[in-house]
Amino acid sequence: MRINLLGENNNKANALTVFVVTALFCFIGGHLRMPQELSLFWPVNALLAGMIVRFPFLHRSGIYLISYLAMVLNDLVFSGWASQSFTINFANIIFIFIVASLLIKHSMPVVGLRRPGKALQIFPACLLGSLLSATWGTLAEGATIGENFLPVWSDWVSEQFSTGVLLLPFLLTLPARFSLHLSSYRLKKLLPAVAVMVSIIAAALIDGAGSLTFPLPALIWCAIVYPITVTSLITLITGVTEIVLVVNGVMNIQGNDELLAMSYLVSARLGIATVAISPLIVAVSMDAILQLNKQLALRANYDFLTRLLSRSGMYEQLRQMDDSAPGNLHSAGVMLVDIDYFKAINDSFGHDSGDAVLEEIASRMRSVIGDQGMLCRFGGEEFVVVFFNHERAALFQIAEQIRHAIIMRKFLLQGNTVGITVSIGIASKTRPETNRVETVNALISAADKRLYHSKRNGRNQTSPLVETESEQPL
Ligand SMILES: Nc1nc2c(ncn2[C@@H]2O[C@H](COP(=O)(O)OP(=O)(O)OP(=O)(O)O)[C@@H](O)[C@H]2O)c(=O)[nH]1
Repeated sequence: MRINLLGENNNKANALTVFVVTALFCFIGGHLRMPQELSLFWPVNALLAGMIVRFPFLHRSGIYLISYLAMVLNDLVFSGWASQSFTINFANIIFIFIVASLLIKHSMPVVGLRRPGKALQIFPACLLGSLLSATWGTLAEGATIGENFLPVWSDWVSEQFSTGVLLLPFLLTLPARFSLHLSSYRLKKLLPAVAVMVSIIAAALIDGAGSLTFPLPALIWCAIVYPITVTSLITLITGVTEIVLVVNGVMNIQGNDELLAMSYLVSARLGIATVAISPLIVAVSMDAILQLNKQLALRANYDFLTRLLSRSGMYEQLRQMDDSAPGNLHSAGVMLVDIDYFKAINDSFGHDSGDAVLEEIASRMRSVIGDQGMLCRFGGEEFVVVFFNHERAALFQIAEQIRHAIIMRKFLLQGNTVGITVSIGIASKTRPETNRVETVNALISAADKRLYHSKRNGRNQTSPLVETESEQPL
């Protein structure tokens, strides 16, 4: 049996769940309270804000009212606060409302934040939420400006802000169905998490002003290696651990530690070093990602074997030319070059030899064509050369130069000297009316017919579009 704790049209279940969650976490938060001070952690605000962002149908005044009543009730029963609980708890609602409104407004997906860019919006949302909530909370506590306002206010801000920033990324990136495949986490993959633990231990031993930042590089390492949810969880645990260690005096940020007495400067220097190395790690990772992007783009637009333009790369360039200089065409020509009996080369000398032939033919074609035309490996053993504003006779001449460049020097395949030939079909059109992409498409079909003509007539020859059919292809 499946019980739905929350549902878009299930107002009773929603109200009950929000009430129980608020009361439970207020109770927990209350028991983390330090004497005379605010809570060590006050998770309920971030928790409710996270729930509302993930289930935006909870973003309703009724739900905020129920949450507020649960907070007040908890304080009346457990804290012994009377009228103050009505005013102070309004500060919590301010935080929840502001954070939820801002994050929902930025249209985060209901199933969680998958993109880190979205996760970064948590920071300003929590900052604004904690500033406004702290202002109300401090006044509600009876602090007066000019006297004790600033210390109380800064306590509120830091408590709300740190809990929000630590908890929300985890809550909002948690997948709807959570299944962690432990087997896929090999030992090597645990290293970043181990590094975080070691850095926390080092921070607790060394102490001093810099110690809080020690886990930073290890946390960035986690961010590079682990999914965003796991990183958020490790960050949450690290933050909570550090606060607990500081509160209990295990991590002494003033630096006067008896266990391992070190100069405060040592800690500060180490802290500065960890801060300094962190942006560098991010920069190196970003650089690697950019390089990878470039390689992927190149891979799509260029043929890996011959390093010529691929079919998609050719169309991409044609599109760019159409965009930058539309309609500016005097004439267009296409040459289709196909290696003769290439299957026999593969069969006789192996696929590697076939690849070597493709590379060599591409290189010879490149040296004949230079920058006169756009050379592309169209697929298999077929090449396309596109020319703009070339005379028909010039195209035939270039085709014949290509054919001769291939016959002239024989190929050495596995110790055998092999003569290889190509067949060529040409089509051209003066003053085409359509754009380059459409013009080239039509010319390729026409050139293909001429190529078939070359093959049928015995191969190793060039067949241009004859004058009488010259206007047919477009
Ligand atoms: N080595 C190698 N072979 C390829 C590559 N791409 C396609 N081929 C092979 O090229 C051959 C093309 O064969 P066919 O289309 O029958 O053409 P052909 O043998 O050249 O015959 P004709 O074109 O009629 O002269 C096939 O055997 C493909 O496997 C490649 O990248 N490397």
